[in-house]
Amino acid sequence: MGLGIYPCQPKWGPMAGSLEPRSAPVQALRPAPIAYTVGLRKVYGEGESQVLALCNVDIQLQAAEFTAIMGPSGSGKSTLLQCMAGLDHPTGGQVVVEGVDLGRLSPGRLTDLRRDRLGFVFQSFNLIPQLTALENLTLSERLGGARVDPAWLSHLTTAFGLTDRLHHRPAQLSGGQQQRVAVARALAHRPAIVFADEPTGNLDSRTGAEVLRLLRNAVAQTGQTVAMVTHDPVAAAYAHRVVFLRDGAVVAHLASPTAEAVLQRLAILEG
Ligand SMILES: Nc1ncnc2c1ncn2[C@@H]1O[C@H](COP(=O)(O)OP(=O)(O)OP(=O)(O)O)[C@@H](O)[C@H]1O
Repeated sequence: MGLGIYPCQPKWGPMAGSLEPRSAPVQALRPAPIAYTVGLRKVYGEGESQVLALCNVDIQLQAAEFTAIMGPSGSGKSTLLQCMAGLDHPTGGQVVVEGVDLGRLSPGRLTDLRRDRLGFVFQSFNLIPQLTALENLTLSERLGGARVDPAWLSHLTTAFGLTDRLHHRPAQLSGGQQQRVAVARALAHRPAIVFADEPTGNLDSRTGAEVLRLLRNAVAQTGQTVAMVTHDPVAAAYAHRVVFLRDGAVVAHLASPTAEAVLQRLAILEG
C-alpha cells in the first residue's frame, strides 16, 4: 500500500496539557506570523518504500522569536526545516514566508528569496573552503544579492570576535570560529529568518553555548527571527518556544522552556 491512501494520522495526538493557551482574545492580539505552514505534508520515496516524513503540519514562526524544533530521531525535524526554508519541496500543503507562498514561486524566484530573505546555519558549518572568512561572510552579495552594509558587517565581526580571523580560510579556523563565521554569514544580509539545523551538533558544550548566545542576542537585540532544530534540551532552552514533533506531526508546544522541562517532554515522547 502506498501512502496515497495513508490516513496521515499519527499514532500520537497533542500531548495533554502541553499546548499553549489558545483563547480567542490572545489569538486576536498575536501579530501575523512571519512564516507559517498549512497542512504541510512530505512523502519520500514511492510504493512500498514510501516514508511519510511530515503529516499535515501547521506551524507558525513569529517575528523576533527564537523557535526550537525538537522530537525523536526520524520525527521530521530536518524535513520541516528544509521545507520551510525552500530547500525541499513538500508533497502537499503550503509554506508561506513574509506573505509569499513558496509553492507559487518559479525555481529562480525561490532561489532569490532564499538568498535575499533567508539565512542558513548547518551542523557542518558549510563554509566555502577556498574563500576567506570575510569572503564567506559576504557570500550572498557575491552570489548577486544585495550589498552587505559595511557598518553592519563590522558590527557583526566585532560582536562575534572575528576581527583578527577575517583573512583566514575555514581550515585555519577552529570549529567554534567556523560556526561563528557561519552564523555571522547567515545574519550578514539581514534575512527575515535564520534557519539553523543542529548548529551546535559538532561543537563542545562551551563553544556551542557561545554560538547559541550569538543567535539569542540576534533575536533579542535586532529582532531577528530564528528557527533551530536541535536534539539538545540545553540548546532548546535558549529559545522562546519549543515545538515538538513525533511521527511527522506537531504534538506539543512549550513556551519559555527550561532544559529540565524540555527533557521531561522528550522523555514522554520517546518513552
Ligand atoms: N531523502 C530521503 N529519502 C527517504 N526518506 C527520507 C529522506 N529524508 C528523510 N527521510 C525519512 O523521513 C523521516 C524524517 O526524517 P528527518 O531527517 O526529517 O527526521 P529528523 O527528526 O530530522 O531525524 P534526526 O533527528 O535523526 O536527524 C525519517 O523516517 C527519514 O528516514
